[in-house]
Amino acid sequence: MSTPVSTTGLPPAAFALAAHAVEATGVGKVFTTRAGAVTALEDVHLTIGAGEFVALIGPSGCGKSTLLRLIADLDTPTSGELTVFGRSPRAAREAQDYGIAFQQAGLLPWRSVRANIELPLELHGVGRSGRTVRSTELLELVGLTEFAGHFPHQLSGGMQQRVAIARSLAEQPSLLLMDEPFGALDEMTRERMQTELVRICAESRAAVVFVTHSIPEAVFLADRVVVMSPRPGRIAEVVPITLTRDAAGRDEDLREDATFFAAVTRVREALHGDGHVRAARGVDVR
Ligand SMILES: Nc1ncnc2c1ncn2[C@@H]1O[C@H](COP(=O)(O)OP(=O)(O)OP(=O)(O)O)[C@@H](O)[C@H]1O
Repeated sequence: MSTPVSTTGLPPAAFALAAHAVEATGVGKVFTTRAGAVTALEDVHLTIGAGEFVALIGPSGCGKSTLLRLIADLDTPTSGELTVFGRSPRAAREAQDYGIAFQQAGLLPWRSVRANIELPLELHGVGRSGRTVRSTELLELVGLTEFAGHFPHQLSGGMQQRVAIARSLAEQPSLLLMDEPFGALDEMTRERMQTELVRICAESRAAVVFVTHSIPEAVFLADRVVVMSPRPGRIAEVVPITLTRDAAGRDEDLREDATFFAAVTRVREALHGDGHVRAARGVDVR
């Protein structure tokens, strides 16, 4: 089998057409700690379309990772309703509707690059030849064909992150959940990875929810930037990004473009400008 299908029986891309990627209605999350209740999220309303790239930005502790974890079914909301492709996050996870990539690449050191990429396929019973076909495609997609037989410790941080992204795409998810995946990279590698991610998303047509502290990163990548307010995290503003794209996504020249700077300013104002976010600590506005 060369093309994994979701357990719904529908190819993920076809299922993605059937519903919004994410729909949050009045979502709240309260953590109970020994020091008392911590309200991480309050009354979050957000709809993310199939194939849409949404960046979440906001001060440290405003609940960005919590929202991502709720979507990923790594935790559950305490109020409101959350659906992923029209069903519960649990059902979406079981149907392998999404892939996850976090700040740490989280590769298994004893497995080769190819074997790391193939791991989700192996866990879900895809046969050897199907796995080989898919991992070959993905190695090419992330530009690591020549490193298929290498082990994680033989790769740079950026290359490890590309392996993690390839692994998250292995099952052709309709939704990618990314929590500061480039946070630990140097600035040059980070910009290269952003350009590659835009290209990869244009090709895979997955929706993406991308948590970042960097305004330029959010603007370069996203169709919409969701600006969150300090705890309890709410959506302060949603900034649409209308930068020119060609079929392959966005290119490097865009970073020098006046429309890019205007969008960066717009997001910065949303973070600082209207009193929703007074102390935007932890947000990189460079
Ligand atoms: N498991 C938990 N138990 C108790 N409190 C938690 C838990 N997870 C998160 N929190 C609290 O919820 C709030 C939101 O945390 P979260 O990690 O979602 O923020 P964030 O916006 O991703 O922050 P950062 O930008 O610093 O990564 C914080 O006050 C945090 O302390």
